[in-house]
Amino acid sequence: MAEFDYDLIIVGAGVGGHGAALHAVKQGLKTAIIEAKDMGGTCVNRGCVPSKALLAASGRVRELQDTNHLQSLGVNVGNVSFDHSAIAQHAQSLVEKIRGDMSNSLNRLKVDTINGWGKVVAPQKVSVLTEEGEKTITGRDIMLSPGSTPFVPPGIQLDGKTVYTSDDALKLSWIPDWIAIIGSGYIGLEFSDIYSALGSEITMIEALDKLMPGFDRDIAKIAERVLIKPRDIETYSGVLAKSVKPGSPVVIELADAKTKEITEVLEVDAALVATGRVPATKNIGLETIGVETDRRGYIPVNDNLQVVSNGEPVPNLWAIGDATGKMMLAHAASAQGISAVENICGNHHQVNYRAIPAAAFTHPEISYVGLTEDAAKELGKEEGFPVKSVRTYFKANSKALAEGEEDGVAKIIYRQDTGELLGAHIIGMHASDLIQEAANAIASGEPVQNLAFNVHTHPTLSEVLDEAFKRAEVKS
Ligand SMILES: Cc1cc2nc3c(=O)[nH]c(=O)nc-3n(C[C@H](O)[C@H](O)[C@H](O)COP(=O)(O)OP(=O)(O)OC[C@H]3O[C@@H](n4cnc5c(N)ncnc54)[C@H](O)[C@@H]3O)c2cc1C
Ligand SMILES: NC(=O)c1ccc[n+]([C@@H]2O[C@H](COP(=O)([O-])OP(=O)(O)OC[C@H]3O[C@@H](n4cnc5c(N)ncnc54)[C@H](O)[C@@H]3O)[C@@H](O)[C@H]2O)c1
Repeated sequence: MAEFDYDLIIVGAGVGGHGAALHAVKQGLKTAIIEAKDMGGTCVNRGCVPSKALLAASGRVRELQDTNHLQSLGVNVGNVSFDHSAIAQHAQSLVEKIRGDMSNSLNRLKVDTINGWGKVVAPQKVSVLTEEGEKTITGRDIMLSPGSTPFVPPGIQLDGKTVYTSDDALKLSWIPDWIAIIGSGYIGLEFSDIYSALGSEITMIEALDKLMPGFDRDIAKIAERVLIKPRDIETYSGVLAKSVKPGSPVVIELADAKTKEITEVLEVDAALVATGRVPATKNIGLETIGVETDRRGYIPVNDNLQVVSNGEPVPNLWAIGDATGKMMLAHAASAQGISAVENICGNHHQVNYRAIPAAAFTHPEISYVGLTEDAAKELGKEEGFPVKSVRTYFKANSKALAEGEEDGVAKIIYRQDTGELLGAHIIGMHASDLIQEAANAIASGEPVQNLAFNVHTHPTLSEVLDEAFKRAEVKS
């Protein structure tokens, strides 16, 4: 009889857990995955997938209503109308399709999917609370991928109808005339794109001094010029939403982020709380095996994704995805899952986070990989190497001009002595696809002077990065 029920038990079937399960089967591991709610987790049910469906539909509305732009291409359109519930249905159908595909892929590969709440009860042992009762299973290795949930700052009350997080916003139950969006990160930006295209007036409130604080400074400035200023969006930075009360109207007390003094009271129709996410690491049994989460609740892991307790890896226990707090992105979660499985199988592997790209799917899109220019310069100072950057513009690109989409910039940041690419940042049409070339170059370590010899199809937007590689000046 086998010593364990499974080679690998995965707790949480988000994109991270799912990716790990597929890779585990490929490596010949007998695998079970436990999911308490919906196959596919946040990304598929309450994140990437439905938000991109809403962005696709609202983006079309924006494009078709931009009569000046269309006329410049010689196209006239009549009145454009939309049905917000049909747009919501498009998103929901996509969620169901992808969720079904994910379940089928696991069934096909004979991964046991167990519906219920999983909890580590002892080393190599997990209990699952299912509708039929509790059962305990054993696994040689256990991987935790419980993901994250929206963070709601104290003072903000949700009712799910007038004050809500992305979980409810994605249902698109109504289009408020005036909505406050609290937070100017990814979710705030993507929803300001959706709501402004569908006709809402927006007030965006950001606690830090600058809008879009997570992005490269240059790119954030251009994003403000392109995505915020020309639209019906009023912005506050350095301002906290100190209290938010649901109802009609929604009442928001704004405070100076430094002094915490109330500066203004807003009355709006709705508020979207987009103030970050917190790890879902409570009640998963970490305490029973002596593992403490960090101050913010993340599961501590080492570079091999082994869970760490008192500075030492806990044998046969792994953690991946949003719950580790490395990079809250779907593809980062699945890359970690694959990497952890490699380590479980004894093939040493580490994720190169600097080569993981990210994108905000606004119109136009923003994307990046690697370091911001400020971070690269800081690193250069510490380690003693020169850092340079080059900008190239969509308005000098034939394809962008043909599309009438000349608003855009690409910036690459590189070591001037070796040509190593340290970061790339793009705002412009299809930026989310264009960034992959830079991500691959960082992953493979190909320096800019070599990238400059790669031939790009003409006329394509990919020539924006090609131009940047060609203009880089490496002096060894
Ligand atoms: C609105 C929005 C848009 C986003 N858009 C993008 C995007 O475009 N691109 C991108 O890369 N990322 C995007 N993200 C981020 C992305 O969704 C997450 O990074 C990703 O889902 C993380 O995957 P995960 O597997 O770590 O966790 P999750 O997807 O959160 O999955 C964890 C799963 O574990 C389950 N679970 C938790 N505890 C237990 C337990 N004890 N027992 C059983 N099951 C349990 C949960 O029910 C959940 O299904 C977006 C997020 C949001 C909110
Ligand atoms: N396209 C994508 O890849 C995508 C899309 C959506 C979400 N996500 C992921 O989901 C995570 C959560 O997204 P998010 O936008 O909620 O978080 P975020 O961390 O990107 O942005 C949150 C913003 O809210 C601000 N803030 C916090 N408290 C505030 C307050 N009381 N008043 C005003 N501002 C306040 C913060 O300063 C920050 O700028 C992100 O880490 C991201 O990785 C990714």
